[in-house]
Amino acid sequence: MSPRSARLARLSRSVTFSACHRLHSKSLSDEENLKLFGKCNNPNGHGHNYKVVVTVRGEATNLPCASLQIDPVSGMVMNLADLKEYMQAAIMEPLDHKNLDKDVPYFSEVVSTTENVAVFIWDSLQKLLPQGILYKVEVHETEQNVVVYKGEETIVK
Ligand SMILES: Nc1nc2c(c(=O)[nH]1)N=C([C@H](O)[C@H](O)COP(=O)(O)OP(=O)(O)OP(=O)(O)O)CN2
Ligand SMILES: [Zn+2]
Repeated sequence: MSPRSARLARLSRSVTFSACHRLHSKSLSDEENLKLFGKCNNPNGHGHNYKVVVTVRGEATNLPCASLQIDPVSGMVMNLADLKEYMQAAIMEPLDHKNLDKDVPYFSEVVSTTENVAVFIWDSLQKLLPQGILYKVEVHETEQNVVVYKGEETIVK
């Protein structure tokens, strides 16, 4: 490695939480909900053991390539002990062993799809983490079904 370069890395940590939910949109009739969501619209709801993988990069700076660097003093992109605490507050406390639709105010108006769970977690982490270091949130609803969210937005006309 040349003396002027730095090693770049991203750091991930995962947690699992258990929650139940029902897919139901207030914008649709009961018939439309049943047609769209099928068994997942059953009023009794159903549960998942969600796995969430959060990826961060080092402190944001004006230099894009410096933003992922391993700190030469600590040897870390970020202390995993700190990331664990942020994930506890943003994921486990609001979501674990909850009925997403009834216990989490965010989902009283937003359908509790995995996409929206990923957005909820992204927004919750963004409020706690140092600015600019959150890179990716992955939510595994089942072993087969995974959503990846990187904070992208688009203008809706
Ligand atoms: N775009 C989305 N589609 C669906 C979501 C979602 O979050 N986003 N969620 C569901 C249901 O919540 C449901 O839990 C999916 O589970 P299931 O059908 O059991 O999942 P699998 O595909 O893994 O199960 P199979 O055994 O393969 O049927 C539905 N759609
Ligand atoms: Zn489900």
